Order: sequence, then structure tokens, then C-alpha cells
Amino acid sequence: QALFQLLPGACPSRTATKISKITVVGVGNVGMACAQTILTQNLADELALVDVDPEKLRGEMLDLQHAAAFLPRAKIIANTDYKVSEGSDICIVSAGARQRDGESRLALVQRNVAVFKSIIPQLVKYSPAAILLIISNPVDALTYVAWKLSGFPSNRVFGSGTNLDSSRFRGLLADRLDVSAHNVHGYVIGEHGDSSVPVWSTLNIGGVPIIEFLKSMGIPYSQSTLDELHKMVIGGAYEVIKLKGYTSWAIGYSVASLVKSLLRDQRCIHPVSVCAKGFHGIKDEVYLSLPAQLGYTGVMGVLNLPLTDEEREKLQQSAKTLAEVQAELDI
Ligand SMILES: NC(=O)c1ccc[n+]([C@@H]2O[C@H](COP(=O)([O-])OP(=O)(O)OC[C@H]3O[C@@H](n4cnc5c(N)ncnc54)[C@H](O)[C@@H]3O)[C@@H](O)[C@H]2O)c1
Ligand SMILES: O=C1N[C@](c2ccsc2)(c2cccc(Nc3ccc(F)cc3)n2)CC(O)=C1Sc1ccccc1Cl
Repeated sequence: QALFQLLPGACPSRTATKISKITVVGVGNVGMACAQTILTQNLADELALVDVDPEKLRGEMLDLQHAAAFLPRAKIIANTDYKVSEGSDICIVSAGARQRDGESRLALVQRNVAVFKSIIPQLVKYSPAAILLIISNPVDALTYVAWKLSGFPSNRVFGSGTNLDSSRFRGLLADRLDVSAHNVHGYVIGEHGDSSVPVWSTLNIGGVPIIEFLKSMGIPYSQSTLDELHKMVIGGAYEVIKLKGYTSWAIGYSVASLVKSLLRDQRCIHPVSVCAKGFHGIKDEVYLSLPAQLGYTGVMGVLNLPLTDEEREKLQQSAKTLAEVQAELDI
């Protein structure tokens, strides 16, 4: 006897018309944190995992498949062959070599260019209409490399950039001010990591400019207070590395928020690494983080965020540094 007695008109073989497929390349700490948040938040009907390590790949796939009873239904597949990624809407790249002790940023980029040359053309071959979301570091330079290698329009190639930096910044302020991080409206822009630029001039708490908010709370402040907060964002990354050897959960949740804006066409504004040429006087083809609107087609637009002369100068300096690094690359 059949397991189910079908009702008139039922057609079990017919599936949803819009299948959202996401590929994660690099099943390390970051890649698996992204996979986990994407599955938990029901963002993919199909999740493909790719890596060069076949055993780790199969292990991670099986381990996720074993959670099926606790997750929304999703097809989880994995292979070292990029054919498994065919027809992806979004390809997330967290694969790459990690910085060796004493290794320069340029040397790290050059090593990861070689890694990207083995990844990006394969993703393009099987998913020519996909959006590429780059996480691997140095994320701004590698997002530029991915853009050049892919031949995609720049709106379909972006990096997580200062999305994590901004999340830490907002979280720290939220804790200090005893308010939800969702009401701390502020951006860290520019180059991801140590040289990022906190935008104080438009930072506000629920619409109240930060300086007014601190005054109203009777909280003493000075520029050094604000600068100290930015140093804590950077220090936070190093503290996590010192304590657990890598970072994963925060970047995993930040990537899920970006994926949701893309696949659900939310048109939310996120600080992410975009082609910054033409914004804030930047003349070079570099990727830097600016507040960008994300929707189903990718980066839909970049917010013309007012900046002080000092903030603009810092951004332009980062653009110059990145352009110099990029000029040395063999892409
Ligand atoms: N942008 C951010 O905010 C942010 C935050 C945290 C980490 N990261 C970066 O994410 C990257 C990954 O970090 P992690 O901790 O997951 O590293 P990891 O070493 O744990 O994982 C890297 C994975 O990439 C795979 N890999 C290496 N070469 C490959 C190739 N050619 N093709 C496919 N897969 C390949 C490895 O097998 C490994 O599984 C690093 O560059 C790290 O700096 C970025
Ligand atoms: O949370 C992290 N963890 C990493 C990490 C994860 C696994 S191994 C290193 C981290 C942690 C600490 C320093 C650091 N430096 C760095 C090295 C090379 C790059 F290309 C970029 C950054 N990177 C990678 C990374 O980008 C982050 S965010 C981050 C880093 C430095 C300053 C501010 C922030 Cl918000």
C-alpha cells in the first residue's frame, strides 16, 4: 500500500518553481559557519559544498545531512568537482591560505590569487548568472581579483568587507549604551581590518546623533573615547584569534544577513566591499566597503554617505594602498 493516499490534484513530483541554490567554497571554520547559518535561517533549498580536501568535505556534508530532522528541508551536496555548484544563485568563497607569521599582506594576496585562479573560473563555468560573495582575506583585494577573473559586472561581485567590522562596532556601542545593536546606526567603511574607517559624523542611536545621545545620557565623551571604541573593534578580532585560534560565528551570521538581503530582495543597506571607483573621489578600480543596497540582482546601489574631510582622506589613502598592491598582482 502506498505510504500516502493522494488527494485529487496532488502532484508530489512538482517542486517549487524558484529553487535557491547556494555554493560555499572552502569548508573551513568560516565556510561551515556560513553553511550552518544559511541552513538554520532557511535561506537555501540546495547547498553545495566545495573544497580541495575530499575527506573533510564529505565529513562536513554528512554531519550537516544528519541534522535534517532539526532543519528546514534542504538538499546538501558536496564534491571537489565544481559541477556540484551548477546553477547557483550565490557562490560564497571562504577558501584560501591563511597569513603565515610575518607574511606581508602582498605576499598573502599573491598566494591567494593562485588559489582564486583555481576557483573563480570554475564557479563562472557552472553558474554564469551567480552573485559572487568573497570572504577570504585580504577580502578587498581578493574581491577585486574575483571580479577580474570572473568577467562579471561589478554589481554581481562583492566582498563581506567591513560588514563584520561594523557589526562588532555596533555591538560594542550597544553594550556601552545599553541599547539594541539594531538601533545603533553606524558604519565602518573602507579597507577591512586594521585600516578600516569608523564614520563618526553620521553615527546615530535611533536617529539621535551620537554626540547628542552621549550628552543626553550624561556620558562624558571626547574624540579619544570614539577612537578607543574603534581600537576595540580591531582588538576584538585579535582577542578571538588568541582565545580560539580562528573566528567563525560572527562572520557566519553576517554572511547570512547578506544572503537574506540578496535572495529575499530585501534591498537592505549593508557595509560591504564594492567597486568604489567614482565614489568619494576614488579614481582607481579598487574594492572598498561602502554602505550598499543589496537585492536579488546583487549590489543595487551605493549610498552617498556624507563624510568629513578626514574620513574621505582616510578612504582615499586606503584606495591608494590597495591600488598599489593590485598593480603588483599577476591576475
Ligand atoms: N572577511 C572577514 O571578515 C573574515 C573573517 C574571518 C575570516 N576571514 C577569512 O576567511 C578565510 C577562511 O578562514 P577559515 O578560518 O575558514 O580558514 P580555514 O583554513 O579553516 O579554511 C579554509 C578552507 O579553504 C580550503 N581551500 C584551500 N585552498 C582551496 C582551493 N584552492 N579550493 C577550494 N578550497 C580550498 C581549505 O581546504 C580549508 O578547508 C581566511 O582567509 C580568513 O582570513 C575573513
Ligand atoms: O575576525 C577576524 N579574524 C581573522 C582571522 C581568522 C582566521 S585567521 C585570522 C583575523 C583576526 C585578527 C587579525 C586578522 N588579520 C588579518 C590578516 C590578514 C588579512 F588579510 C586580514 C586580516 N585576521 C580574519 C579577519 O579578517 C577578521 S575580522 C578583523 C580582523 C582584523 C581587524 C578587524 C577585524 Cl573586524
